[in-house]
Amino acid sequence: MMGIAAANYSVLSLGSVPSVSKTRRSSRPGNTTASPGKVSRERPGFKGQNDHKLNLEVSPHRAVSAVRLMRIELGGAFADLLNERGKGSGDNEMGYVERTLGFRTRELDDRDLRLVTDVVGGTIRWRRFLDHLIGSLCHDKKAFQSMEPLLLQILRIGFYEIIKLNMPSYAVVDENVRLAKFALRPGAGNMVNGILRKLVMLKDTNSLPLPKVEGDNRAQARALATLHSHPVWMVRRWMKFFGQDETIRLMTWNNSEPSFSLRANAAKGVTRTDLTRLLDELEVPYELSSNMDDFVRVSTGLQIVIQAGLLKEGFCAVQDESAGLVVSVLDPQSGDKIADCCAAPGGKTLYMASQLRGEGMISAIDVNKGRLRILKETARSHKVDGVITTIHADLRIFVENPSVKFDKVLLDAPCSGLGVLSKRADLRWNKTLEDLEELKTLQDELLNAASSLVRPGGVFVYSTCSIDHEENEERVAAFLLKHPDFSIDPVDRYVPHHFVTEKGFYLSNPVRHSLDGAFAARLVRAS
Ligand SMILES: C[S@@+](CC[C@H](N)C(=O)[O-])C[C@H]1O[C@@H](n2cnc3c(N)ncnc32)[C@H](O)[C@@H]1O
Repeated sequence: MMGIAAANYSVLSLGSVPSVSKTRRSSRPGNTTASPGKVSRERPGFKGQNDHKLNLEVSPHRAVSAVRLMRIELGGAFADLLNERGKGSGDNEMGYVERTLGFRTRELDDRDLRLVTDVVGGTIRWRRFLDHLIGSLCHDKKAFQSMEPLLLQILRIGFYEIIKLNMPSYAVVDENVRLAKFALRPGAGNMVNGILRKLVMLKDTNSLPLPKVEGDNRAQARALATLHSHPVWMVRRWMKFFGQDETIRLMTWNNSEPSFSLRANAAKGVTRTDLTRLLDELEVPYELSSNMDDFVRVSTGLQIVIQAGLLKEGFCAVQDESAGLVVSVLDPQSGDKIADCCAAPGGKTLYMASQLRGEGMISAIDVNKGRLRILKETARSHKVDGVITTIHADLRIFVENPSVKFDKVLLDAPCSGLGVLSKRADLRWNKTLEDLEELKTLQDELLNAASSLVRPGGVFVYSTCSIDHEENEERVAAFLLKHPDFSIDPVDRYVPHHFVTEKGFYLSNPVRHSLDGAFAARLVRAS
């Protein structure tokens, strides 16, 4: 196939850990790809008669990014649109491109793939900011509001590449104009040309139309929300609770490139030293975690780790340290009987299971069957399936007939995810203040249900990946009011002191700890 020169070579020899083989894509595609403009064509930009849908003039990363952005933004509506255009070619990314744009581009190489990740993630994160600029540069508001979706995505990509990626302007203008011309029509190309050129001129003269942070709280929040590309309600909420400076730092963190942590899987006999040896062989740079002995941080090269099969083989897991620290708060010990009440897809279940060292058991309960299936499969590859039983149930119904009580119960509750916005680029746009209110009710119900599984003298941990005190401290306070047989067990014996709050809870704060946000309260039930 064009574009991928696959070379199999084995890497990694490592004591008790089996070696894995890695299929790596060459950094550039095989030279079978003709360069744009050099092929004989029936129509401008399209190759040969037999291959008339292959367009070599449009850059692959932009075509794929535009289509991915359409899929993300339009969701179900986009799937319907594709179905209308026929089946059969949507089985891979280029199939989607063909069905959406009417042509294929050459296959993506590694560099294109990295660009797609950057451009799609960045364009989603910066959507509000980009739309403000696009709207300001359109000749009237209506033109922006009624803009067709694909044209809008192409403009967002162009704006993001020029303003945030600082790519050479002339190339960005040229390439996005071509994409608009081929995917839509010549007039769309002309429009993209006009708006992008205007943007370049304003950027070069340092006169971008940016809002000023002034006026009352509401006006300042609106301006900051545009400048840092977040929903206004979030900014207002954070300004109220954290103040303006911390809110800006938090938004800056949310807009930065996320790094990832890997956890060495002790259940397979993999130590952190083994893991770093594997990463050295793969030439993936890493940093040792100072918070947890079995974690390393990786800012680039996750794709290489995936392609080498380290995750599939269960040598390690992608897990943020902030999530690992929640498990430290529960402190699983060999022989423990544990209930993991909202377990799927199982990040914390697997880590807890690896600490049981084959003795004890975990009941992993979740209402989502598909996610539970993932948990089950991963448990097998991580060699911890012997201590995990999955239970598909709504926790609130499951506890109506409790047959057993547990030594330790973890409730990793569904939450707003406001602590993980750097990793989940689209999450900020999918949440509303109303969602938060609904979640609080669900969290109270689940707290109530999960607590009934704790044996007298047992441990109950409530956790979220949110930094919102209403989902965290306030839920715990409301629970304790109704359950006087539970009390707070301060977490200072379980996590480094800089994560411990005044009340004895665990809180990881992106601004302070450069990790995802997470919260956990450790409660004990009276004997
Ligand atoms: C934050 S996620 C859990 C993440 C998981 N603990 C991990 O570390 O991978 C919350 C989970 O709660 C589950 N959930 C939501 N409502 C539930 C309910 N009523 N009963 C059981 N599980 C529920 C969701 O399906 C989701 O998988």
